[in-house]
Amino acid sequence: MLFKVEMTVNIPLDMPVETAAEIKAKEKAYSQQLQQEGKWRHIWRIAGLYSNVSIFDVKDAEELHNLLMALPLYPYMDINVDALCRHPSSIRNDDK
Ligand SMILES: O=C(O)C[C@H]1C=CC(=O)O1
Repeated sequence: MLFKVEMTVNIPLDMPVETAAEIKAKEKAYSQQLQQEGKWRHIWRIAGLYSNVSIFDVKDAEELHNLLMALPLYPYMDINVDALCRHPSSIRNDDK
């Protein structure tokens, strides 16, 4: 199943810079691992915001839930999820 996920990061202003850098490094490694596995299919920065729009390709909503809950930045994120289905005009075979 494909899901569109929007994540907005709100790191507390009083978090030490080193702690934030450590969490961001863990987040990057986790994200890139999931991208290598094909579960995190796309990630785009939303211009001007500390937000991304991503496409996940997972078995079901429960798998997505577990992946999102394990994000190192999860405690500092607002997340919105939309389930996607194939558009009848799509020419891409992997849009499902
Ligand atoms: O920067 C972000 O948008 C938040 C998060 C998502 C992937 C990653 O490496 O960081």
